[in-house]
Amino acid sequence: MSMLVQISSLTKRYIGTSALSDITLEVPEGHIMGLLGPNGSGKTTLMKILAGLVSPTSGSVLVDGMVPGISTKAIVSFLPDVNHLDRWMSVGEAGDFYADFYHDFDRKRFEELLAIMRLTAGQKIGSLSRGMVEKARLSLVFSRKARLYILDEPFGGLDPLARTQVLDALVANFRADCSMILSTQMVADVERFFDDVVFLDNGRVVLAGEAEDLRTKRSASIEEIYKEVYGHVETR
Ligand SMILES: Nc1ncnc2c1ncn2[C@@H]1O[C@H](COP(=O)(O)OP(=O)(O)OP(=O)(O)O)[C@@H](O)[C@H]1O
Repeated sequence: MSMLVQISSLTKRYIGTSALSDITLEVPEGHIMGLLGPNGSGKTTLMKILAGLVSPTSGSVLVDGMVPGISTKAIVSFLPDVNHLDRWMSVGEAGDFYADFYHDFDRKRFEELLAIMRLTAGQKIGSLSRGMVEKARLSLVFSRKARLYILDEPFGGLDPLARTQVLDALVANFRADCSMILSTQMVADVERFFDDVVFLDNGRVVLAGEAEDLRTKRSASIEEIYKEVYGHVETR
């Protein structure tokens, strides 16, 4: 199995905080990895390092054999945890912006996704509800024919039905030559999509493995394992 992401002994320190300590993990091509953990456990830091937005303090990180930087940004489609779209833009203009910026942006796919999300190109970002902005952001990110999709808490504002409809639509088009890393607190709704799961706590990997393996070995769902690992941390 070919590994799209290879992380070895990765550490990230900020002044006064160790955000990640000695992380080693791999993401195989074609897999969806759930990155789970309570607030402050290091999920966003790890995703930003993979997206080439934050530099590691030490250790090695490779995406498709390359150190994160300009060349990996061309193959990584990242959805940050906060809205990255300007309010004055229309949904269509946001698509134009992506098309200018990313060579792998597929306009036809964008139109299809907008239709699935029940959005139109003329709507202004500033006039959309929080859930609709989230759908616009997901449409943009998944209109890229990227090798690696990194989604940091992608379901803020989406109601439970929309969450599964949107994920079903995105996963239906998931290609065998790409991978996805997804962080979420909505473990119960999303766990059926995970091939692999990594549990982070305090910047360290406390449990990792194939989702099906973990379920079988522990006779529990990933949500139940989450509760065991972190003590009864509430999952929505
Ligand atoms: N720019 C920064 N400067 C200093 N410390 C930071 C910075 N970014 C993150 N941290 C610290 O690193 C640790 C990990 O933060 P991170 O945002 O990666 O966690 P997270 O798991 O994504 O949390 P959440 O679920 O709340 O989004 C925290 O202790 C946080 O305070």
